Order: sequence, then C-alpha cells, then structure tokens
Amino acid sequence: MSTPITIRLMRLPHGEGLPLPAYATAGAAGMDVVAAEELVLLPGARHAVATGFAIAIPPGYEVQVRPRSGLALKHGITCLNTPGTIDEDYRGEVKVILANLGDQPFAIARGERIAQLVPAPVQRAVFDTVATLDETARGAGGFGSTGR
Ligand SMILES: O=c1ccn([C@H]2C[C@H](O)[C@@H](COP(=O)(O)OP(=O)(O)OP(=O)(O)O)O2)c(=O)[nH]1
Ligand SMILES: [Mg+2]
Repeated sequence: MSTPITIRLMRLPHGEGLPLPAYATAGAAGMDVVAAEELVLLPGARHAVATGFAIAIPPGYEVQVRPRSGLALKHGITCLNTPGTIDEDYRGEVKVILANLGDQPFAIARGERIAQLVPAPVQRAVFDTVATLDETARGAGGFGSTGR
C-alpha cells in the first residue's frame, strides 16, 4: 500500500457531528462515507445525497465515488454514475448519486454509510490525429465479437 495522500476537507454546517470518511478495516481500499441527510429512496428513484463536506484533492489525483456491495446486493442501492468522479478543482459539496434499482423503498438515516471514496492518480492524454490506424487481429470487432 502506498503512502497516503493528504486531502483537505471542510465540513459544511449540515455535516457537523458526522464521522469523516474512514477506512473500515486496515486493508480497506475505500473510505466509507456517510449520508448527511435522511431520506427514503423509492424504487426507480435517484437522489444526490449530501455528505456535509467539501474537499480539495491534490493536483494529479481524483476521488472516485463507488457503491457499497452490501447495499447493492441486499437492497439494489447503487451509485448511478459509478464510479463517480470528484475533480481536483471541485470545491462544492461532495454528493453521492444513489439510485434504487430494487423493488422496495429504501430508508437512509443520517450518518449511515452509503458509498466509499477511492483516491486515484489521474493520467491525462492528448490526441494525435492521424489518417489511418495500425491493423490488429481484433480490428473493429467488439461488443461480443469473441463469443458470449
Ligand atoms: O458522484 C459524484 C460525481 C460528481 N460530483 C461533483 C464533483 C465533480 O468534480 C463534479 C462534476 O462531476 P462530473 O464531471 O462527473 O459531472 P458533469 O455532469 O460533467 O458536470 P460538470 O459539467 O460540472 O463537470 O460534480 C460529486 O459530488 N459526486
Ligand atoms: Mg464534467
């Protein structure tokens, strides 16, 4: 495991008293993040759930917002845009876009763990526009071209 990066975090007024995102175990890859609001997510509904904090990620990094597998498997609750991207230059409140793909309403309590945050290095790219591309065995085959 590499040395942790430092992410500046500012609590917002409605986030007062909530636990900060934290690793649940010594080897966890994601920091569990809790809801700063209480809500009921109806089947098929989505909501940008408040976390009560904003962050400043160091240059060259992003933070990914990922679902928790237990919520997904047991209740059909996922992050609709997974993995969500928090840009290094974003200073607004971090939100978790939850969707209920299950068939029952799902109640979320303030302080309940709803997703996990995974910092990751960002590789940027530029395009080199060319007239032809090199040939490969795959060619234009995709979307199941190798079989089911
Ligand atoms: O799950 C998420 C995804 C995004 N964001 C915030 C931080 C991110 O930096 C910003 C923009 O996200 P993204 O680029 O995914 O959304 P967009 O639809 O392209 O919006 P924009 O035009 O603001 O970039 O929204 C969150 O708080 N949670
Ligand atoms: Mg964007």
